[in-house]
Amino acid sequence: MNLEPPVPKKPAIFYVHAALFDCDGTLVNSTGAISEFWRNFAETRPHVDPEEIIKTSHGCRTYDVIAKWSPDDADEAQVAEWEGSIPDSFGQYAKPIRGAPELVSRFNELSKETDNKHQRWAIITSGTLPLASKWLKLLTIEKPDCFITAEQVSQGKPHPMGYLSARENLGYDAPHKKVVVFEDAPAGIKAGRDAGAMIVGICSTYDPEKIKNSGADIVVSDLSSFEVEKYNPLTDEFKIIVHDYHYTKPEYLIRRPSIVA
Ligand SMILES: O=P(O)(O)OC[C@@H](O)CO
Repeated sequence: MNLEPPVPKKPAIFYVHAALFDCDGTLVNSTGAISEFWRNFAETRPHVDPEEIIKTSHGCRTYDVIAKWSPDDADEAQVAEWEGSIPDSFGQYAKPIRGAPELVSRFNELSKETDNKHQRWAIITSGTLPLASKWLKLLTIEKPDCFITAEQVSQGKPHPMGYLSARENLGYDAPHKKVVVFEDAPAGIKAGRDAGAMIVGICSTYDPEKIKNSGADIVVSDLSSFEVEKYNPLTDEFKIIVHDYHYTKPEYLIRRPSIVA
């Protein structure tokens, strides 16, 4: 029997100017609630296979999914109303992702130490405003200044439009500026990558292999092992330490010289 204590992992460390968060699956585990919505939707629509939608549509706008599988129902106002009722009807199936409210509030606090005191975090979701607002209430997270919901983009994830406009909104759209996207869905990971961000993939919906193969740089179970150590006014960056992860690209294990770290 091997009685050696497990060797602790070397933390992954990265530096960014700003953090962009997806909502469903990243801040709130809403898969159960959204799955119930699709099953309910399909009850009166025999042409709709809810299990196929649940398997393939995570992270995509509900309007886009309905337009594909049930075009007669593709009415934006109606879809927003249906989505907004999910937390009321099926909210008992949703719960916060571990560490999410704490990580977001840490970014909020540290933003106040930056030169212009602008928020350095944003939410970019394929959910509509009524849905996403109710999830934030459940999480007790205040709406960020940059809160991009389904209605505000003409192309939803996997298109990078939402993430690109968040970068622009926060003032970090130049290609050499570093932002991190927190995502759980392959569609969102692709959107984040195509917006030039590094990706932290959360395994709330899919397994680590799938998240890594979708293009995540670091793969974690949830957000509970993140430490935003400090804001560095010389580099205008936040130092983020990830203590526990399934996978990290090796570059995040290499330490910076202490003069800039
Ligand atoms: O993962 P996000 O982008 O928050 O999308 C949620 C959306 O699929 C809800 O209908």
